[in-house]
Amino acid sequence: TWGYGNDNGPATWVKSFPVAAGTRQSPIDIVPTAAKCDTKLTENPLTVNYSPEPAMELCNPGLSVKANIKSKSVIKGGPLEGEYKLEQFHLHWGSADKQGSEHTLNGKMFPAELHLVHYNATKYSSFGEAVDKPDGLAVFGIFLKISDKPHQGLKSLTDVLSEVQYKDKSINIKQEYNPVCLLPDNINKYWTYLGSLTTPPLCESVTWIVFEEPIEVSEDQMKAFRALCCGECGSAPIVDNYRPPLPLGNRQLRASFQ
Ligand SMILES: NS(=O)(=O)c1cccc(NC(=O)NCCCCO)c1
Ligand SMILES: [Zn+2]
Repeated sequence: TWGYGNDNGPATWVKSFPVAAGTRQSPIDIVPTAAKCDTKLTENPLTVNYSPEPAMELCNPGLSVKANIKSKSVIKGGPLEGEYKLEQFHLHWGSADKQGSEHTLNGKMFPAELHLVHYNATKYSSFGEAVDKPDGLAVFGIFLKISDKPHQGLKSLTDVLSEVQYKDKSINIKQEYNPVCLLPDNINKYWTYLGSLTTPPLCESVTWIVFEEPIEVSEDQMKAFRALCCGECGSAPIVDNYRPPLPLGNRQLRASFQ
């Protein structure tokens, strides 16, 4: 099956998933000077209405760590038509701080990138129905950068990652958790473009919203992600689970700010 190694990594995915060679693939390199500032985005601000998740499920599907959301947490506005419901969030990270993010900023990689995955609940009845529709999904991309202070919102997760160290392990976070704590302070500054899932099946169904402001995490929190395993005890660590950027091609990258 697909992965991030030499024999099954991003360069091989096109064999089983021909859309990998498509015209709206993700991630991309974000070049702010090439983005078009679109006043329609500022006139119709992005609004986030997340709710606390009681007993949030955190799992290790083998190639990342993922939190599944049951509560009604929704977003709308900005580039979106209709209401999109939060389905899950997960991350991509590197084996070292110099790499790990999927989107890059003027060619620069961040140590990690957080994805909050929403589906178009106005038009579709489930994530599964929405996942392969051109207006099916909206994903928030949030860059992580290193600071000497841990990220308090992520701390509830990084403190228990050892309990989902191995593939197919899952736990429930006891304390109720509101994913709004993961967002940067300023969500009015973002870039948006039409793209895809960054992992197989690579469906071209994502309206990407990548925030300019990173969230700050500690080196210890990065080490906790890097201690997660791809399989059972003794298997390789989950690291470098990122797809490198694809060409923007004919797409317009829009900015919500000057
Ligand atoms: N990385 S991402 O583009 O945000 C994204 C969002 C939602 C789903 C996916 N990919 C998948 O669900 N792939 C199915 C198999 C995943 C195995 O862990 C990727
Ligand atoms: Zn992702």
